[in-house]
Amino acid sequence: MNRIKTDICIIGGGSGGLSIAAGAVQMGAKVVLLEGHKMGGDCLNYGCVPSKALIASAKHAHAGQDNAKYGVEKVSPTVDYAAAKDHVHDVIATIAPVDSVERFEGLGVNVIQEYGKFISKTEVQAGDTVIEARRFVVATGSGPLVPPIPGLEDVDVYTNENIFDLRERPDHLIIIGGGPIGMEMAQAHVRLGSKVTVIEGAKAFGKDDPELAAIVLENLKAEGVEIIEGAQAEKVSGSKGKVTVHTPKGAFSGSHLLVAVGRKVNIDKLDLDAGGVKYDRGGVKVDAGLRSVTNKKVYAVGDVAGGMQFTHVAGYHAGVVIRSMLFGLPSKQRTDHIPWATYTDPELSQVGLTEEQAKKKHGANLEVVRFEYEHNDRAIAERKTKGLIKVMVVKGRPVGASIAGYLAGELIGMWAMAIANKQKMTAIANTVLPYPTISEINKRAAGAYFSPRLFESDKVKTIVGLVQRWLP
Ligand SMILES: Cc1cc2nc3c(=O)[nH]c(=O)nc-3n(C[C@H](O)[C@H](O)[C@H](O)COP(=O)(O)OP(=O)(O)OC[C@H]3O[C@@H](n4cnc5c(N)ncnc54)[C@H](O)[C@@H]3O)c2cc1C
Ligand SMILES: NC(=O)c1ccc[n+]([C@@H]2O[C@H](COP(=O)([O-])OP(=O)(O)OC[C@H]3O[C@@H](n4cnc5c(N)ncnc54)[C@H](O)[C@@H]3O)[C@@H](O)[C@H]2O)c1
Repeated sequence: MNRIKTDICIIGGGSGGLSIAAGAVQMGAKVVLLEGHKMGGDCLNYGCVPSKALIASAKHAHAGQDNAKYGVEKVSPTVDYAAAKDHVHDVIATIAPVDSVERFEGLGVNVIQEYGKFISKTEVQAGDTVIEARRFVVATGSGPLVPPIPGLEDVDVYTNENIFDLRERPDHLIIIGGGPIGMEMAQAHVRLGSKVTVIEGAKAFGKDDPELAAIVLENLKAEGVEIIEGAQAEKVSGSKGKVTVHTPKGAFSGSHLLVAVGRKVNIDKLDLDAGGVKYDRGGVKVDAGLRSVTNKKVYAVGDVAGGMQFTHVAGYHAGVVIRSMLFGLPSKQRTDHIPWATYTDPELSQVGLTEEQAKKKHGANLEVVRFEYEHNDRAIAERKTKGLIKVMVVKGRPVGASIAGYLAGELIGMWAMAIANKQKMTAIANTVLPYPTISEINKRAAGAYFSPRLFESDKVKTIVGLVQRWLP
């Protein structure tokens, strides 16, 4: 058995682990990184990157459908599904060098391509190497949850781990789960020429504001995605090329089945008990500084830390733990300023509190301002007028923003910045934006907050009247 002593041992080379490895080694720490499977983790290989690449193919396949509105002949292009998958893998390969063993070794990280497991509170074993570290970071991410639905074991099941390798276009894709994975894949596939049925046990986009989710769902349905809500999958049956999902709302048959019902954290291989690290089904139990509640040498970041499961959250976690591990400074994570976006068309995005959450928390102090895309000149020119922004404001400061519409994932950035920096609505209102841009929607939402205060105020009218009498 080899033995290594190091400052920091990171278990998992995905979004969170790689961010910490790159940051820590470049600031002078000795770093060992363990990755048992593919460098880059879920985001690069089975998640964000392939899904957004497939969505890009689907967008091009769909683009010609709306041509007539712009005075251009409508076209229905022939889709080569296998070639779209080639595009997906080419995109992965283009980004992969940034996450590669070579790059990290070049930075000075000792990369060991093995799974790691705790053998004591201060040691982790990876293959035939034992790593003794002053600090450990568990960054092992999550994988698809495949629930014990009777019959599921008898049919071919696709998840995010193998759908991007499928090369024959599904005639009829049945998707169990109407969360972000299910809905992004539903629209991508319908645009690439598959028939698609989404079976959702509760509400599709259940974590988002229902009024905004409805805008996106309406468009998905208009494009041909069949969405059955309140239909918990209870049983699956099938034979080659035919799968049937049985629900209280009826049975739905198709040619392929994608299961997208949430995530299961990757902790099975870690032997967390040996490391004295408390955990449950949601992940490692951590304090506000992302430190294990039972072993202070151990931190957890990203999906396995039991909170929001996004790449940018894993990256944010990296900053939180680096501050603590490298500089010994107090460091706590915040969650009130974390945005997310779902890359359907139109997009759906959120930061901070939804209207419902804000009402519960702030009661009568809450003001909700709204602005519809149909009043934005650029949206009119682009014919992207279906959309809405809602901003939740308490005492002049935004506490949440929800957007459904064209480029919603980009627009949310301004509100994420305002909330992260505890800025007031004036920060948005005072910003001059180029005309005509979609981002003026943000400014108009801020304007909707100030308009009644300026234009419907007797006090303002009285002051203006008096000043006008005095002015030469
Ligand atoms: C289809 C899909 C689309 C998504 N789209 C988006 C998106 O658009 N935007 C967004 O922000 N997020 C998106 N996500 C979520 C995002 O992929 C995850 O939140 C992110 O990858 C989490 O990073 P992580 O570092 O926690 O884990 P991962 O990236 O999963 O990395 C964990 C790594 O640890 C390794 N590992 C596991 N156990 C061990 C062990 N014992 N020893 C050594 N190595 C181990 C794994 O092999 C893996 O490489 C998407 C997810 C999916 C599934
Ligand atoms: N754009 C993005 O940022 C993006 C994209 C994809 C995934 N992700 C991340 O990945 C996570 C997982 O996504 P997801 O869509 O798998 O999970 P999810 O938990 O968000 O949604 C799963 C859905 O499946 C439904 N469901 C569960 N069991 C069911 C059953 N038996 N029958 C019918 N419906 C059932 C749930 O009601 C829920 O609506 C997300 O929460 C997000 O953090 C992010």
